[in-house]
Amino acid sequence: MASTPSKATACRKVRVVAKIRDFTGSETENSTDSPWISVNKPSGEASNSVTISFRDQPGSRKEYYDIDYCYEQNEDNDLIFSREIKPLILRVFEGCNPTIITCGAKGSGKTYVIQGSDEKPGLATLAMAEILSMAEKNGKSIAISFYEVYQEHVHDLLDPKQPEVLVLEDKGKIQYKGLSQVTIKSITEFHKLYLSWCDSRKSVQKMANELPHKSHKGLIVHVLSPSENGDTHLVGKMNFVDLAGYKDARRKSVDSLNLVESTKLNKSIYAVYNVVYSLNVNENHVPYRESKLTRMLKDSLSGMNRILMITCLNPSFCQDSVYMLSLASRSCQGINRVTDSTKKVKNSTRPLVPSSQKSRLPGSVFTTMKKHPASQLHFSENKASGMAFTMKGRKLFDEASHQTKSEKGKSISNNTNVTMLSEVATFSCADVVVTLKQQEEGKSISNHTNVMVLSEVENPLAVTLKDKEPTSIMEKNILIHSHEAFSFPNSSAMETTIPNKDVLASEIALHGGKHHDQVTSGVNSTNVSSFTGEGHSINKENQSIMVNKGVSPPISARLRELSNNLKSLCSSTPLHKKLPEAIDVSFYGQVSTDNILEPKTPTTEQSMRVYDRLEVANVSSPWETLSMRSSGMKNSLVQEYIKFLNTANKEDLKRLKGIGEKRATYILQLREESPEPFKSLDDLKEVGLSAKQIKGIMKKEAAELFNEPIYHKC
Ligand SMILES: Nc1ncnc2c1ncn2[C@@H]1O[C@H](COP(=O)(O)OP(=O)(O)OP(=O)(O)O)[C@@H](O)[C@H]1O
Repeated sequence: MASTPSKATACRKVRVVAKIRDFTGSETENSTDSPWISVNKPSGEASNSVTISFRDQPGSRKEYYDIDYCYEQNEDNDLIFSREIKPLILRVFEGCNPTIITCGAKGSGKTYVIQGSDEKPGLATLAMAEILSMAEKNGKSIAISFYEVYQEHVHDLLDPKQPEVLVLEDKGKIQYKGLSQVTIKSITEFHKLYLSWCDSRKSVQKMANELPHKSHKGLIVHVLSPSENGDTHLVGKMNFVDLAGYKDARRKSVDSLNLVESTKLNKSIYAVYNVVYSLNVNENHVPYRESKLTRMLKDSLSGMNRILMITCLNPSFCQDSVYMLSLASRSCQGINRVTDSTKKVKNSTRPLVPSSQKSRLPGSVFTTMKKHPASQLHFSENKASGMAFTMKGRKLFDEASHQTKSEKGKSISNNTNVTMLSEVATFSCADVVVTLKQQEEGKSISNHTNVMVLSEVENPLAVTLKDKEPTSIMEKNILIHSHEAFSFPNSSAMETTIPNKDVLASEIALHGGKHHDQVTSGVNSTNVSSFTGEGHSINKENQSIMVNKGVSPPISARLRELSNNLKSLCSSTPLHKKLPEAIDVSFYGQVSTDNILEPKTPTTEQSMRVYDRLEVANVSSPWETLSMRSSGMKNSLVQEYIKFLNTANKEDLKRLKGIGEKRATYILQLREESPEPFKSLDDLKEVGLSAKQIKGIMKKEAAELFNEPIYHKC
């Protein structure tokens, strides 16, 4: 008998298994080679933990990963169903909401596992048949919903013409506003519906000339019980989630996805792993709010509900599969693993989580692990193996951990150490760590380096001049702003300051890959020093904003403050800086910018830089200047508003238009769950505000600005 979950794994919320896809018709196994993937099952099919390894690749080291079980090529969906899914179906009728998630690299067989093919039914079809038969016996009815999450927006796949589905939360209960449910009476009906959905989707895409896009797809099977009043109530539901295929965003896209799109997608995949990890280690805070999908599934992932995570693996070499398995293995480390510790310790080669993270998790867990941080894979990939990498922060599966420290320490020279910048551009993030290490070892990165890299400061981009120690985070930022400078080789007069890390990253990306060596130095040091001075005056003003942070001033006051700052910038910043004329996004594909390009809610200081960025743009007429400044103002207003929602107390929240007692209470509840629940205005939909209402509120807030005098600072 196979892999009955052990006591240890049974206590863990998420069971993590893998499935190695069979070869398809066009693929053939090279019989002379040993298989790419090897699975070590110490107790055969009854193993409670298996070790998966991949055949050595040139330039990389052999890696081993422990997970709960692995289904091999000859083990098909029927077997997975009977061992893994059937026991979960019983729970649905007892009121639980189990979730089955398939994840893996592109083309690893995720859809095949969930949906199956014409010849071989997938897990969803097999489960439907079982659920229907149980429902019939128990006098229950079944309804299904199909949805897709595309770029953080949920769409109803049974009725694609419907507007976006809203995910609302009411006292921990998740509600989907606008998601249809269709009653299913037989498996044939389910099949028909599914096939007609596939066809209609294809034809809609064809008609709209749409390229097929990558999204997460979900099926919810609702088990309903008739109520006395003739209505039905939900007994339990089973979720099937087919995650979009993971693809390292650094590799040049061969499909229709652009970098930003695939970055967003990967982020949402990491969000799932982060949740799984937190659940397995029993963390107090589970980051459901990191992505729409995890937010959507919150009531199915939390509580006593069980989750099955199936990592699908390509049978032949695929770096993304290795990475996916490494994440799966890491998310597998529940505290209950401690009971299996003796075996693990014996096999252990190095700890899963580097020592810097030990304080986060129960200490004993670390002595039991035998897994390898995914980052190491990337070191291998980037020919920088053998260097341990210290993860910081809460999230294991953040881009930061995958892509490492590129943003954590950048050496920026007053004399423009473009040598270093081009290194950043050439190397993947992991290699940047090597660069930093070189620096630690005393190697000079640039002849002109008069800058100290602070890799462990509060702000990842904080750098400072050697001879000048900044006194606050704010000041560090201003200094970066003031001193980051380099020029662009392909256009004349392309000197620019880099207003924020996004821009810096973009420029690095722009000159990344094969173009890196064209990046040359050349900065007008006069400009740099004059900017430094401005930085300090801006800083003083910003600090006053920071001081107010704790007491939650009304938004209008903070906006006035911001407006004054912007005004002072407008009047003092010269308009001679230029950005490259065109940013060719096709270059982006060469360099990892996953972590960098993802839009983030700027802080006040970032808002300043957003505005500052406008200053350096190539403006040709007063009208353009005005409209750019206006949009800068608009951006700042939005960011301030979001910041206000994330920090203000109840009374202040209620001073905002559109926010009454109920919404203010709800906002505070959301903030208890996550420190910064609002990342964009879109998130306001969570508190029941429509896009139109949000727009109206912002208009009113902006109008208020002009009803009050602007205070000038000396
Ligand atoms: N166990 C299997 N046996 C035979 N063929 C399989 C098996 N699993 C998957 N395939 C085939 O491999 C191909 C890729 O599978 P599938 O579409 O399920 O991958 P995917 O991971 O969902 O891909 P994507 O990331 O693009 O969504 C398909 O042609 C599918 O029919």
